Amino acid sequence: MTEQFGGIILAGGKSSRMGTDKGLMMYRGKLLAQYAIDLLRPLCSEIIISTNDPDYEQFGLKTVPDSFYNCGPLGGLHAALSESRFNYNMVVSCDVPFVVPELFSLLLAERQGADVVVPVHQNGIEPLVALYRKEVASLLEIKLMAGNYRVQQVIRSCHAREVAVDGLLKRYPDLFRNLNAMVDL
Ligand SMILES: Nc1nc2c(ncn2[C@@H]2O[C@H](COP(=O)(O)OP(=O)(O)OP(=O)(O)O)[C@@H](O)[C@H]2O)c(=O)[nH]1
Repeated sequence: MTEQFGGIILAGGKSSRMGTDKGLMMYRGKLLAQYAIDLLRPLCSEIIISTNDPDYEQFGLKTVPDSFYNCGPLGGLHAALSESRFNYNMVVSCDVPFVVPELFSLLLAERQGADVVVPVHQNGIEPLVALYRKEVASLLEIKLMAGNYRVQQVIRSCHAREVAVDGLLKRYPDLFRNLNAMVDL
């Protein structure tokens, strides 16, 4: 049987730079969160939206609130991975509309034996557009309970496998561009 994957959209942030919930902002005729949904839908058997806002129920997908509230993306990742039914989960932020499915093909090809598979390029790793095993949730719980909310540091301590994506970035220079403020729109 072919392996099935979960999808997780991180959409529970404060959006303080945008001033309004960015996943629900319209960008080029589509809500930002919808870009993530359209990306993951053909790749994943179930999509979870990690959010504390009931407005995300409009997408008709499972929504999961943070159990570690106000702890940043790691809190959302922890809650969604805990609820996932799948071994590997494709995670994407709600504010990166230029991610292409090929990125996840590259990460999936490197998943054997890895708990986290994360893209890396000359500016560092991209832990919020990455592949996570469900069991990483228990490690995240330990880190969150210890008050460690630093995404890059925590993910590197998971022995993440880093996959160079410079070739893909040459073809898609905006691949990881995130829309954080009105000026980005
Ligand atoms: N579930 C959940 N997701 C979060 C949380 N904080 C950030 N995120 C998500 O993680 C991604 C990156 O978040 P940031 O842009 O760094 O933070 P933000 O709070 O959304 O925005 P700013 O307040 O402008 O920094 C976005 O998709 C957020 O929705 C959180 O506490 N819980």
